[in-house]
Amino acid sequence: MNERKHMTARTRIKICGLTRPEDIQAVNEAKPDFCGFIVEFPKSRRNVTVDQLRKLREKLDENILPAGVFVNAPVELPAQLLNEGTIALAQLHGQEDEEYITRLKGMTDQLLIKAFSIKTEEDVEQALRSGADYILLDQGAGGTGETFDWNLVPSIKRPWFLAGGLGCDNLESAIHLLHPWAVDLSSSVETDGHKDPDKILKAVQAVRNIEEEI
Ligand SMILES: O=C(O)c1ccccc1N[C@@H]1O[C@H](COP(=O)(O)O)[C@@H](O)[C@H]1O
Repeated sequence: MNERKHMTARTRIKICGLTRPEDIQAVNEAKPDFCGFIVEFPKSRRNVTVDQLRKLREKLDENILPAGVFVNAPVELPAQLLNEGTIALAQLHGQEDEEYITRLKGMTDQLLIKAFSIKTEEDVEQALRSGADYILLDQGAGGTGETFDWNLVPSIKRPWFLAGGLGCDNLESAIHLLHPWAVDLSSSVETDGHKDPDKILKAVQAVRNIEEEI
């Protein structure tokens, strides 16, 4: 009998924009693969200072990898937080160029994610050329709660994060259509501007229940 073997992969999930001890408790219960902190970027309502980040991180479950999200920060800031082990990954969400990435890579062995705002095919092509370990495709400047035009996304052969307006209502279609290596959520798991433990749990469980055929 000619039996077709099906291989499945598990899509990873990151919950971003944690600011309070109760947010840490919520992710420790839901157990996403990654969580994220917006570091020293006061323009975001999800901003945390370095001191706040260090305190929050102390209570984080060791199986959840913490990412620091930076917007055009001095390169020394992510380098320091990566090398002291406060964060496991640095997500660069501003206009950091290849020179910045090369400099940061020279200062640390830890993993880098470069985020790109996707408006055109050229934006995707630029993202695919990135020297970062992971690329992240997002709608805009970050944390907008809005999706971008998914028709712009080709088949991507490197590990990548999909972000921008993802939530329980569109996670399954996004994963089946685009096959991201990981999904990244912030706005949809909030209520009244704060992280909502029930929404976080539902989103993580939704992703865990989606089996991706490879
Ligand atoms: O969330 C923010 O405030 C933020 C600020 C600056 C840079 C990035 C930011 N968040 C990133 O945005 C996406 C999630 O967006 P959404 O709210 O789910 O649409 C994610 O990559 C966050 O790291």
